[in-house]
Amino acid sequence: MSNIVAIVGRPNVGKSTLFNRLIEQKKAIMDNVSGVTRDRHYGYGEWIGKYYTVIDTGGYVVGSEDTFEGAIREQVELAIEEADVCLFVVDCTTGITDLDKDFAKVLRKSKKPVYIVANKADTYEKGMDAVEFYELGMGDPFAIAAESGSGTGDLLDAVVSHFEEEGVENPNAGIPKIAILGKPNVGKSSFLNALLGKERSIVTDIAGTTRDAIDNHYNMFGKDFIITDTAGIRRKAKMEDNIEYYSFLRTIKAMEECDIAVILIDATTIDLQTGLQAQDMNIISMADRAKKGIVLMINKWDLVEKDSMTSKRMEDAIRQRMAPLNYMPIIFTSVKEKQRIFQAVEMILDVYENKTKKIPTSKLNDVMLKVIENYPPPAWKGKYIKIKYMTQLPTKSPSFVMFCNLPQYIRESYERYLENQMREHFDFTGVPIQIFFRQK
Ligand SMILES: Nc1nc2c(ncn2[C@@H]2O[C@H](COP(=O)(O)OP(=O)(O)OP(=O)(O)O)[C@@H](O)[C@H]2O)c(=O)[nH]1
Ligand SMILES: Nc1nc2c(ncn2[C@@H]2O[C@H](COP(=O)(O)OP(=O)(O)OP(=O)(O)O)[C@@H](O)[C@H]2O)c(=O)[nH]1
Repeated sequence: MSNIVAIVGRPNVGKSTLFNRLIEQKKAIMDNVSGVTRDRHYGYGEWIGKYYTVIDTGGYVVGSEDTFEGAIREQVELAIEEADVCLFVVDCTTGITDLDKDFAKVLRKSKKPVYIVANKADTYEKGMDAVEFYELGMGDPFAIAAESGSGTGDLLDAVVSHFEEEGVENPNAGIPKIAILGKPNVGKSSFLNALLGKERSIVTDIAGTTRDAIDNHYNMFGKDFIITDTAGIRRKAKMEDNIEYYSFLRTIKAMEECDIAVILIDATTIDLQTGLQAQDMNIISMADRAKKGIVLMINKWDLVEKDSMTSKRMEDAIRQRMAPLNYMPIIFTSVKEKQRIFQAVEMILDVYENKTKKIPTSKLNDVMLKVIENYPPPAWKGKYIKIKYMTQLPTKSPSFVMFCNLPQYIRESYERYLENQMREHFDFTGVPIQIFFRQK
């Protein structure tokens, strides 16, 4: 079970406006790195302590009033397949259109929850018009105005009622879930197959209940882990026209479900001057924002002409490009020649350890208060800033809260310094960490 909301509907009803409402607008560090564009199609949001991913199908659903039903069906079916809740947006100011009816026809067959969202209900009177959409036969419409946010609270209450709380008991809790990600043709399937080879011992095959993907449950080095199959090979043949859209959905789904994202990059595409390509950077940035553990696996190493310095130079180029995100380990592999595959698995499991470890409060304070004493936060407008103590929060990925007198005056450069110090003293290789400042 993952927490994915898909927004569907005909053009111009307000899907992207709703999308922006539902996602956190906080700027991620990664957005400042050149070559990464904020994707308008997915984002993360939170409502009363539940976290979710939102997909806006907007740009993908080819948009004109004469779109024929088949095209809609394919796009919508894909979204439904990957999502857990669907928001079907319609427009109060226009009422039901033929295209809305086409969408409804497809959506009614969905076994997943679908909510009708009657947007542009800017006034109470307009909201009353929303009753018209009962006619679509999909239950009570939620009258909202995405632009002002009115009505979105009730909608979100309904949406998150389908989502699990963090830490809800499930039989696979505590077992690392690994997603193998990367651009087409980098060797994802080959890596999976290499792991499926003679060394593996499958414990169980757990078939997904609502889709055809199978989570592969392994034991290696005496440790259990699950590899989420994201290769999507099974459906590929069928999806010829839509591979980009489909692989986008799969990546989001896999990302949402995993603990560790193993991102494969084709070594032959790495430039010693410019490092990684934009598409690789986007996947990495997505994993960082989703607070996943990350391992960069530079594959097809056998094809690179190299001397003893090549890997060092390549790693430097990558790290330079990734800065300030340089916490992920990098391994050079050849899946084809079975080079360093098991080291890669060990690395993945180490990152999982780092992601799940809890540092005792006393140890944290012993180390970090000394660090802070040696280099305290610079005063701001003549005000002296004092960090008093800190503790780790019980979250799925490491986050810490530091209590201080004037949290609002802690500058980003100092935050960065603290993060680097944390990483120096405690091993968080491969793991995004967050530090929050609270008043005390
Ligand atoms: N009055 C009013 N207008 C809105 C509201 N929400 C969105 N709009 C307007 O509706 C228009 C379309 O909004 P978008 O969010 O771009 O619609 P979309 O469904 O993503 O459109 P496509 O990208 O074409 O699929 C814009 O001009 C918005 O300003 C609302 O709550 N009230
Ligand atoms: N030389 C070399 N070729 C490799 C290596 N790993 C994979 N390949 C080849 O690269 C091609 C693509 O490999 P796949 O495993 O299908 O790649 P993929 O990432 O799953 O590709 P998509 O399914 O299209 O996303 C195949 O021809 C593989 O044999 C490697 O380490 N070295």
